[in-house]
Amino acid sequence: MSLVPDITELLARARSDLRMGVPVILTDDAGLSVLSCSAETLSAQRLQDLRDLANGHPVVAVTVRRAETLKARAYDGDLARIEIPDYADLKWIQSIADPSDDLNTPMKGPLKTERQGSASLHRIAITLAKSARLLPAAVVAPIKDGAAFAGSHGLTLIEHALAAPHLTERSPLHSISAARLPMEVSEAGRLHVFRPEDGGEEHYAVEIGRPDRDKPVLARLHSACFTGDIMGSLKCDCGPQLRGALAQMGAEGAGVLLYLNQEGRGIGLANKMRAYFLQDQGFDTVEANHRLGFEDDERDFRLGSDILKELGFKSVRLLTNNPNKIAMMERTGIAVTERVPLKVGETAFNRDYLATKAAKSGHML
Ligand SMILES: Nc1nc2c(ncn2[C@@H]2O[C@H](COP(=O)(O)OP(=O)(O)OP(=O)(O)O)[C@@H](O)[C@H]2O)c(=O)[nH]1
Ligand SMILES: [Zn+2]
Repeated sequence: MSLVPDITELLARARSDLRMGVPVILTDDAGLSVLSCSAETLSAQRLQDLRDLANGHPVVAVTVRRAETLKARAYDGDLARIEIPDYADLKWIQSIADPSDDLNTPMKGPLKTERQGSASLHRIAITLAKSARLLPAAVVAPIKDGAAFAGSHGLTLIEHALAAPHLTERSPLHSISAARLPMEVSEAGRLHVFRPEDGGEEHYAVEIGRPDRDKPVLARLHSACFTGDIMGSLKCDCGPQLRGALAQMGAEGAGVLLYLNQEGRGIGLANKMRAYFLQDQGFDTVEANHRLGFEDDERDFRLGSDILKELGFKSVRLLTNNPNKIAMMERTGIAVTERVPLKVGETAFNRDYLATKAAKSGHML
């Protein structure tokens, strides 16, 4: 019945629930059910209620990246299920999830991690937290008959088998609106807005001139950087790269700039500021992401080729220093006929950041 939400709609609802601190129920085909909350947004009252009803002990599920920093054994490969001791309060849970205070309280353990049983629902819990742009840590408690519990408590129910394919695939993007946008670099600008079906972030394409669809177009895949693009931050090179790319397109009279709302390499602005806080303690940009429990780069550049195809482009001259962007374009069917270097905006503040990207993330100098 079409009036009932489908699995993508339920996943979008689950992300909103987690951001507000509302638990969601996850179930699998083997009859397991868990109640999952974001470690970041859980309240003390809900933690208490969750402990009272849990059919077994709750755990904090964290990524293997965070587990490494915490010196917790990860028996589940990409994640660890850390047991919550009876004495632990909400602050304890938050300190497992959030590394801000790691240097003040370096030893949280010894932490015990679970090795028996399946971690597949915990994996979904972490994936959901990441896609909700929260810290990648979930408080997960086993419960009996999750479907009935979700029904009687008005909670969102996510079934593993239905959800799994949607957690790795990106949602189809649709062109919503477009209009002429005269800009400083070119009066012949046009802005297109794309919206994914799953209620996620919108992304934009700025077209300069009327690029020929049958020839390689000068293109830039730009990831949102509020601090660099808007505030003129000196910590990165995003603002100068954005303006440099647009200026080059204006000078050539044609180009397309994709503005992808994947702030902070896909971790969101709140987490990026957590990463900056760690960088002020001496960690580099990659180490900071890892301590938070993220990979160095959580972006999905397939979005870029989806939008280019939607606009009718087949090949690009890509403005970038990032080899992963080139590889992803090629893999997803957009030919990169030329890599156009984009070397602008080095400052005393971002010199180490740029050096780290070259040393650890393969950026071309
Ligand atoms: N997590 C995190 N994100 C950062 C940091 N500094 C900048 N960013 C983000 O990094 C992204 C920069 O993206 P891009 O401009 O596409 O840069 P790139 O991957 O280096 O590739 P090219 O510029 O094409 O060479 C933006 O989303 C910024 O918000 C940081 O220290 N930590
Ligand atoms: Zn930036």
